[in-house]
Amino acid sequence: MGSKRINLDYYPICPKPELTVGIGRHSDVSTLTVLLQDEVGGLYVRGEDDYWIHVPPVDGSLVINVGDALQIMSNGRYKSVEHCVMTDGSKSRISIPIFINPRPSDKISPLREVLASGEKAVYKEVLYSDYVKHFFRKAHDGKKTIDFAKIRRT
Ligand SMILES: O=C(O)CCC(=O)C(=O)O
Ligand SMILES: [Fe+2]
Repeated sequence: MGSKRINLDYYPICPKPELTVGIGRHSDVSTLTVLLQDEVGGLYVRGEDDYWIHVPPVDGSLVINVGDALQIMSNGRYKSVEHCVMTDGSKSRISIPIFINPRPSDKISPLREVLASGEKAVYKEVLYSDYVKHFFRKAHDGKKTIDFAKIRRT
């Protein structure tokens, strides 16, 4: 759990929110994300079956999202959450996510303790900085980033 990154996200008032998104569908590359929202709202998380849930902005609360690194390290027991942000036609919004990450030089893979019962690894070992580079190399694409670490069995 070696590195942290803080974003300051500002979403200005959008005259036609139906034509765009604030942030496209993605999962975070972190282990956990701790997110402070303001009172405006706009964050949606994806439930089962393509169902999008609006995360209500509760004053003073923190939203905790599971990220891809934790999904890899837990061999899929914890699933990173796909999310996106919609803009608002009448109010601007600010959010402050703190991403709690492995160190760039860490190699991450399913933890030995998780595989101790004989469970097969679903993910291979990846250098965390390579994983992050892969994420930023492309446009947001839902949960596809994690395929980078998947073991393909033929
Ligand atoms: O603004 C939000 O509520 C979420 C921001 C986000 O998903 C991100 O910065 O990765
Ligand atoms: Fe995010």
